[in-house]
Amino acid sequence: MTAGPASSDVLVVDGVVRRFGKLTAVDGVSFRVAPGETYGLLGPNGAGKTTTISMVAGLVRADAGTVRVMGEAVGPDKIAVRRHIGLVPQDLAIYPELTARENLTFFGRLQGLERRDLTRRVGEVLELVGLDERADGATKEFSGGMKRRLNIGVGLLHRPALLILDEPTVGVDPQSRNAILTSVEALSVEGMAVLYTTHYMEEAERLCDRIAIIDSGRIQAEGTRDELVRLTGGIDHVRLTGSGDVDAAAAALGDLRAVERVDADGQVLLLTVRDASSAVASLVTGATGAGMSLSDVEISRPNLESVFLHLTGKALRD
Ligand SMILES: Nc1ncnc2c1ncn2[C@@H]1O[C@H](COP(=O)(O)OP(=O)(O)OP(=O)(O)O)[C@@H](O)[C@H]1O
Repeated sequence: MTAGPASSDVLVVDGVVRRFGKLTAVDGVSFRVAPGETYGLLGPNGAGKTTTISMVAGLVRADAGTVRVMGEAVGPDKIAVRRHIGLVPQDLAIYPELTARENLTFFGRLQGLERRDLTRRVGEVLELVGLDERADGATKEFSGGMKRRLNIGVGLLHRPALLILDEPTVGVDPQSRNAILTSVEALSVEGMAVLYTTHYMEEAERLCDRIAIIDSGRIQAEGTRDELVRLTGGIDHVRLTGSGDVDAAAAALGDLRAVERVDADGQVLLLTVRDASSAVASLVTGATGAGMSLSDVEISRPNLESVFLHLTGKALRD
């Protein structure tokens, strides 16, 4: 392994900038991805995700900053380092007339894999992306999700240390999406570092060990899902439904330390609460003690959508 002495990270991105005319599409982005880690870039359309990964893959030159994969510098003129990188673009690059196995074999030959190794590797990749049972079916008959999984397979053939996936589930149905996500989950088990871009918070939450929230070309925050959610200040929402003296309950709950705000809506109380899981018992006691009888208690926790809103003042999706 040729990684620099200071880092066992597969990918080190340090201060990359990319301008298009007057627009700074990527404005000083830095992050690292370790072996076996799935790292997400979560942001809305136009945030700078594709431009960032194009620099990481060495397709686009950075105006400033550096990218290193396995300790080697990446850039449009650095061809050798590409053996460590697999890029799965949004667009499909497969031949519909060929079977899945034939497609993989064709691309494997292009990538220079030896014939004996290639047969074995094609089998492994088909299994990894869950297409082994359909390996010999023509890909023109495949569903959108199966085609996407085959596209991922092409990126995996040469056993890259880093696999980059650019919004691989855009435009596929929910069932296909689930199959794609399951395939991606299998990759980190193999010790591969995965860089995953998405504007779907559910995908980032499910797949990514760490997530960077990106907007306007900058990383606004980075961390595990739980670390990011804590940025919203540990504020949860609790909905109490019931009957009886709802107004008295509202007044009593408003006096509790954990409760930041109470809104009454008919027989329903909507509470803004610090750390609801610790406070819920005192909320129930407080409401019933004031004469409200409860039929339902519902806690909603902040998610990455709330974090994005908190950080940028905008919704993640239009
Ligand atoms: N080749 C280009 N020339 C000019 N502007 C560009 C170019 N590529 C991207 N941009 C602009 O840079 C900004 C970031 O685009 P980028 O494609 O990186 O965002 P993204 O987060 O990947 O969003 P999307 O999912 O829509 O691709 C956008 O404002 C986009 O219009």
